[in-house]
Amino acid sequence: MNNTAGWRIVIGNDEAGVEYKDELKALLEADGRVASVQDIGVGPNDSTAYPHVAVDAARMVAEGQADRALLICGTGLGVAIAANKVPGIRAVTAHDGYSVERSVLSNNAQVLTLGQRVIGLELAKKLVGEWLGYRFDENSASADKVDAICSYEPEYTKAV
Ligand SMILES: O=C[C@H](O)[C@H](O)COP(=O)(O)O
Repeated sequence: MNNTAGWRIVIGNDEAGVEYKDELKALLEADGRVASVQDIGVGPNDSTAYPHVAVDAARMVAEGQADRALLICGTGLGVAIAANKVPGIRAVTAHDGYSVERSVLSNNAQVLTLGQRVIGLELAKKLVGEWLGYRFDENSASADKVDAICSYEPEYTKAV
């Protein structure tokens, strides 16, 4: 958590993730560990393709406007792939509790993605609740490995 007031979360979705986005947004807004929720997702009749929403959310995290992003599409896969195009972002699809835990504690992933067509709503809610409870330990043995991921980025990131 970057501030003591709670997580600043950006949430986004494509047409295939509207229902879960609405439910998970309400869950986040009711959680005392969350300071703010910014919804940049689309409504039910908006066919904006998932990469645009995912990259917008990832940019907000990379630029420090949000601590984390939660992205929902049909599978969770496309939004993760797109979000990972933004330098500095580590986005993962995780549909089980252990993976959600390790996405933070091992990988320091700032972006969690879920598939509305893959898991049930109650599991999605449970996973998001657990996700809020994890915080990466910069002094852990995993930190050097995350640094190793980051070390490859400049080689493939064109200066703008
Ligand atoms: O990963 C992509 C998502 O699942 C998206 O919601 C649906 O994409 P598609 O329409 O290309 O299957």
